[in-house]
Amino acid sequence: MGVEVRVEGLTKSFGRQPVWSDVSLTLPTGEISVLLGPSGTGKSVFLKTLVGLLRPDRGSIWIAGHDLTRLSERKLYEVRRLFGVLFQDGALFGSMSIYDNVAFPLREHTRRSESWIREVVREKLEMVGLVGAEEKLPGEISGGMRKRAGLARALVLDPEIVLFDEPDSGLDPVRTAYLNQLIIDLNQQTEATFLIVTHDTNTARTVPDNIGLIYHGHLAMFGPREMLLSSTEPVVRQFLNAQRVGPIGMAEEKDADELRAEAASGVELPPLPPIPFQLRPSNGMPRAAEHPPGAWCIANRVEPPAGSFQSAVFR
Ligand SMILES: Nc1ncnc2c1ncn2[C@@H]1O[C@H](COP(=O)(O)OP(=O)(O)OP(=O)(O)O)[C@@H](O)[C@H]1O
Repeated sequence: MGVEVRVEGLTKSFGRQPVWSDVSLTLPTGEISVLLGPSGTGKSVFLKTLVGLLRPDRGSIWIAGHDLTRLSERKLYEVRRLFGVLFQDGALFGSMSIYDNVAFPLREHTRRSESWIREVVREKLEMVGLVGAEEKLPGEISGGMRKRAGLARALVLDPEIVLFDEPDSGLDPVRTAYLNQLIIDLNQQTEATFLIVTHDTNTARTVPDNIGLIYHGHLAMFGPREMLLSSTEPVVRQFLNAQRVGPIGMAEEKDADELRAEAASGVELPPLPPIPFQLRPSNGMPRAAEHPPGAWCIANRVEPPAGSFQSAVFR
């Protein structure tokens, strides 16, 4: 059914190298959130910290009444069962068939019979459209199929929270579009809480209910998709619109001189593009966590960019 994840004042460093500090956000129950940020800003570290694979220096992660950062290893192992994680490369075992890869968490974490396991594996492979590929090895299927197999494995224990680390990396735009639709459909079916790390601004603009942006060691902003897509905050605007103009430079951030030179040269960020419709489930039924288009803008008296919510193309 999905659970809320509440992060408070989370700070992480490796030795003397700070990654991010004082990150606070709430992933609402059953909603899809996307986390963006320039390369190396610690998005994967954030996912690993959420799932308890890395310990933060400070702060709390509240899930179902537990602060994950304070749990013993044994209790943490139990709470980790709430999570399904799709790692960047699918993280499949190369010498195991797709069937055995997907069955692996069930064999590890449950004492169920092989016939019960067969039912569940088949159901999850059906969900991701991989029936028929059971006997193949990961090396014998395409990158997109490997992602879907990784997704089936992430879902096999019926997680309440699903974390996706760059699900679209290495996929062509058409496969990315299919994967995005699959994510929306799976969210509708499972009602789990989803967090997706991605670099794909199209994914960020069309898939989530909420967007967050990590920049320069902090969470620059986190909130409803429409809030971020209508934001005039330079860093948010630059990132979501994939521009060179703005505070983000080639190597992390521009210094004051570069920003002054940019301002003096008269180059400006283009106007905000229209906010597209959010992707809808392919069966035409709404998701439980869905918000009507424009609802946040109306409730907050924010004028969305011209042309927003107008075209039904690509829905
Ligand atoms: N186990 C670790 N030990 C030491 N440093 C680490 C470790 N894991 C990550 N880092 C460092 O933390 C920083 C953030 O890494 P991370 O992979 O989370 O970035 P990212 O935002 O996910 O990047 P990308 O978008 O390129 O995937 C990097 O400087 C990385 O070298």
